[in-house]
Amino acid sequence: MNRVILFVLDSVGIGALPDSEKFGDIGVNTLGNIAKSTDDFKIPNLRKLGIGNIDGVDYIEAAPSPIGAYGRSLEASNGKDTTTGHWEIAGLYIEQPFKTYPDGFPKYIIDEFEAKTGRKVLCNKPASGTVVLDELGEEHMKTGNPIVYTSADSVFQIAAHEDVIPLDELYRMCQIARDMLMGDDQVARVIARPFIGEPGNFQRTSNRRDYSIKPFQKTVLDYAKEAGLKVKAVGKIVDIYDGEGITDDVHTKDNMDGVDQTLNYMKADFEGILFTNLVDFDAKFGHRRDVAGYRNAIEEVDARLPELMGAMKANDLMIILADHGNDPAYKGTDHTREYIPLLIFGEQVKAGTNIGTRKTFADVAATVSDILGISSTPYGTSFKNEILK
Ligand SMILES: O=P(O)(O)O[C@H]1O[C@H](CO)[C@@H](O)[C@H]1O
Ligand SMILES: [Mn+2]
Ligand SMILES: [Mn+2]
Repeated sequence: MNRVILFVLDSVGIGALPDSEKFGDIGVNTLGNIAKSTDDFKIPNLRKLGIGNIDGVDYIEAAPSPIGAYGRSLEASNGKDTTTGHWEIAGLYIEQPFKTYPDGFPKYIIDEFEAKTGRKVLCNKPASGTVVLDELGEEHMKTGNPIVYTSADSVFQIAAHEDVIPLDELYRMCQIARDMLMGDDQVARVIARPFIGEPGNFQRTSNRRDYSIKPFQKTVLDYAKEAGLKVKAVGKIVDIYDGEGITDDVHTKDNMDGVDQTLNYMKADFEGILFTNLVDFDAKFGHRRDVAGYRNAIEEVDARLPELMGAMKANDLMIILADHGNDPAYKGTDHTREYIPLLIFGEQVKAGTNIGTRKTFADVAATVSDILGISSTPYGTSFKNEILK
């Protein structure tokens, strides 16, 4: 096999981890609560692959003979954010959680940011990115002051209207914050959150950009690139690794564009890794606690799986997975600590293999290394021999 496609459905968790209570999450289940919200959940393709056959997924009818291999994984790292999830998928273990700012950023950070950007800051507290626009968007438009907010994640987010602070200036401000927020004041990500529209009708745009810290160790992506293979990234993947180990990348407008760009990269003949993140599940529906919207988004992507499966070449292996949960039926607006699904598909895959419950997402990286014949990180156990014919 010479090409692995990692297809991340951002935040599509499948049930609470044994330690979810420590993360404030009791009885959470992103996919489960969506499935239970309707008696007509249309995910025929995920079902055929075996999503209902995964251990613990008793809320979706199992397929009599699934066409994929399937399993689930615990998150070993101490966190439930996107960076932690993706870095673990790529073979790392994050013991020390990234620093969060539940009371907003200390005054000396805000002072320095204001001095360096020449603009005063609005907000400076944890907030939902859409609610904060309703609260402060108008004032931002009047004053030109950016809205700086955080969340339960390690993030410094800057929201600004595209007509008030032009995109290139917003991106420059993010870079200023990125350079400041290292070391003791580290955040995992600085995020540009541009929006358009009028008071009462603001919309965030796809010009969002994530400025991540670099992975602190080599990932499977670095090993693939060093071996001369391609590592093509779709959506915010390139940002999550700060470009490390990526050879080509494309940002996306939305989930459907993410599928299109994945198909586009699949057409080319290359060896290595194709790594996609579909973020709408999380950003548009999970954090918004929109069960019906989340359900539609899953059905929409499910309907496009036959195209992706049809575009696969003989030497391709696809793994559909997630990076954490974001149960739209749970209280609050934060991610939820959950198992992720692993659905594995390809001509060379032994259909119907149950790979059980993996102890770390890094098993994915170990498997990718094994399949591509490249170095692996110190974490994870390959399941290659279990899934290939
Ligand atoms: O509420 P919005 O702006 O969507 O922010 C959410 O998105 C951030 C990054 O994924 C999370 O930390 C959460 O705060
Ligand atoms: Mn995520
Ligand atoms: Mn999120």
